[in-house]
Amino acid sequence: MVSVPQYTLAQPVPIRTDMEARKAGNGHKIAEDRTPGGPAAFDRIGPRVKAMLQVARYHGVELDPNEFRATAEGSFPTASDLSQWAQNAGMWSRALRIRWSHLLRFEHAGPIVLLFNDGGAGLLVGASAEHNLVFLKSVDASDDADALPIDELRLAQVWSGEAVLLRAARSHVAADAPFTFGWLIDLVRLESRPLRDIGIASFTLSILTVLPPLIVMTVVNKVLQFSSVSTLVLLSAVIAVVFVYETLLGHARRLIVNVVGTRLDTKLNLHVFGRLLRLPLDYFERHPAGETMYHLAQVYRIREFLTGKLLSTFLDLITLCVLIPVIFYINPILAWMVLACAVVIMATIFAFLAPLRRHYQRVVDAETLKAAALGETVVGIKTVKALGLEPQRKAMWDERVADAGKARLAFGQLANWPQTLVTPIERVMVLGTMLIGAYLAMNDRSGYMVGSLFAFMMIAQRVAQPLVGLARLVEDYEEVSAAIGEAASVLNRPLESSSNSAGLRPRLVGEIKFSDLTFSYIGTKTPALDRVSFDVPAGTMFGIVGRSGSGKSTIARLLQGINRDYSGFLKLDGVDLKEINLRHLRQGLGVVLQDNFLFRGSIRDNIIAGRPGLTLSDAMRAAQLAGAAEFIERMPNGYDTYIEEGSPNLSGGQKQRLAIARALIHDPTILILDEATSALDPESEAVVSANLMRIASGRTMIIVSHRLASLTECDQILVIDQGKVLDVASHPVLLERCAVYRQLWFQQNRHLDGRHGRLAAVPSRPD
Ligand SMILES: Nc1ncnc2c1ncn2[C@@H]1O[C@H](COP(=O)(O)OP(=O)(O)OP(=O)(O)O)[C@@H](O)[C@H]1O
Repeated sequence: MVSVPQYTLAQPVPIRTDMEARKAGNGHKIAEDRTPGGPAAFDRIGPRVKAMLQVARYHGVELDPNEFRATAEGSFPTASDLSQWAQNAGMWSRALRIRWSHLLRFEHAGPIVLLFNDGGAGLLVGASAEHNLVFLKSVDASDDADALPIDELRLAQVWSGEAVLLRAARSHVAADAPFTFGWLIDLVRLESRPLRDIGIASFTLSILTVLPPLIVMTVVNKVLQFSSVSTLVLLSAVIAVVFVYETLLGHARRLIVNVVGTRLDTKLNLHVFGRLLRLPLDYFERHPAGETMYHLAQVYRIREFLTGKLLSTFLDLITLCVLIPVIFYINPILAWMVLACAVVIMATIFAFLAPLRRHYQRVVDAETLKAAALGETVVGIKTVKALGLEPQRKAMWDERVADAGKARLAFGQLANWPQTLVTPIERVMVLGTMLIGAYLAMNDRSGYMVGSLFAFMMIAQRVAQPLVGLARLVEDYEEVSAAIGEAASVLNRPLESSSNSAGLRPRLVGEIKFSDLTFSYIGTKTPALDRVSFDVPAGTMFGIVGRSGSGKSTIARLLQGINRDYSGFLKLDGVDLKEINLRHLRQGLGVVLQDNFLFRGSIRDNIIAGRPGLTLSDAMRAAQLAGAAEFIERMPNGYDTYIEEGSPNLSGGQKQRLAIARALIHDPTILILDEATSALDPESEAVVSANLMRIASGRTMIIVSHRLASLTECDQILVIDQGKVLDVASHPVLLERCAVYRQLWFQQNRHLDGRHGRLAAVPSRPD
């Protein structure tokens, strides 16, 4: 990609930026080149995003244009938006303003993105300080095209210094690595610079901590014994300075700890949500939402441990490193006593670790069941109310709460024991040393022992705390490792694809081929699809029909790449579906299910669904096609009408038409309607069916339905039973030769005349 011409005396050439090129007509070519059904947003966002994609690819990272979010809609992406996008994808990136002299230093560096004043962009792929030239490539240039030599004057006409640097992150915590304590420590280690600052501040604070006791010792031993006022004044001045330093350093340390805590929190949140979105649908089908949410909530306890207990113990250890030598210096006998008490405290806590772990696991299990019951009740509240199941749900909840309460009580009672046993030892550590110190002072002839005892007592307090804290840390770690286990039970599931960037991104046309495909769901013995083979030519309408449980939806699932562990082949335009990048595949697909979830927000937002580069006019076009425009326009606020989560303010038919508009807005190459019209009232079905031909034009349509009347216009209809293909042909042919199809047809259309006429809702196909 970085092919700088070898001729060093290259003549600078004028620059025509991408935007100018577009205006001059190249833009048409790009628009025509757009992969049908592919990421429409790619071209709409323009050259700046393209430039970023190319530089990222140079560094081996595939950025996803759909994850790009510009701050201001309609304006050009800014350098900081672009840089943020790359950072979110785990790359190192900086948005900067660069001077020409600085550009000349990028002689051998990788390509960088220059943002032109007109919204375009170019790639700087080399520089020659000797000839005062830089080498630029257009974002639309082919990989083997030579870069153009440009001088300062020409560049200044189109560029005012904005650039984005990016490269693969050096110490990037792998997004795919398992979620373990080691992974968390790696995450903390990424904050090495602020941690180092905190360490230095803590070390200095520890030294400052030692000073007041030593000063007290000097006051008692020297000032009081010899009435030295000058020493007292000097010591007062030292104490004042120490206090100021202590206050300032303490303030700075708390600030940095806060920053590190917030950064870790942010990174954890991003990671957890990113992983959650990449879990396969299978996982969500097998685990109640409440359970998943409870497990993930544990991440916040882990964060608190990392930035609270762990960090403060780490800081205390620094303090200990300073204080322990000092107490040994002041009095070794008393120092040994302190250490001996600390060892006994640790041994006591360690003795309880194993039983505590067992009890805590019971708490976790009981809480998980409780959370699952709560989640299930909230999600299924309509059914609970409709069937009057409140008493049963309440009884179940009571039981779960009681179980969780019992487990917590047992854990709390056991956890009380180490606390009870440790408290007297802690007291011995402080008061016992004082008594023994007093005894030693009485027998001391030098007269210095009193001052030393004061100093020792002051420091011993500070030593005892971190030593006990260190032992408690182990106890807390047990709880946190259980929390890590819970979060890991969700986050460490096999992800949908090993990486977002993996896989091919072929141009999708819409030809589908199943060959000898067999697939069984995990935990089932009989295959859901058994040696299924059929072809769907691009741009045709393909119906799938069969009894309940025959495998219709499974075919739709496999097409979406939800399950990939089948045998045989499933090919899209001749490319094995397993090899296709999942996100690319799904961008080429539109799917409408029987029950579609609409998010909280305006109708327009729901149709656009956050896809970048799409506007109200795109939403209107999709709504028109889906037959939704007419009812949206009748609503009080039109496209700005607000829908609540789950869309209670819309009828089933309206919801469904919105879902079709949402699936159509990015102009998918393949549209899958999986029982999309089955639950509609005849009027709504008629509206959708009336638009079906328009919707189908230029794309492959897969219509799964148990209502044969909605499939009669399909080019081919697949009849499936118990996972096996019975026949594939058009409606009239199937009526003639497929007994199961004929039987289904007559069952459903007894009211029609003997000529099996078409239902009014289904329009005739234009010849
Ligand atoms: N997630 C799943 N886990 C296990 N088995 C499943 C799962 N989904 C479907 N099955 C089983 O696979 C078989 C085919 O199911 P599929 O949903 O494809 O049938 P269908 O023809 O779409 O049925 P319906 O018309 O009732 O929706 C059924 O026996 C079903 O029990």
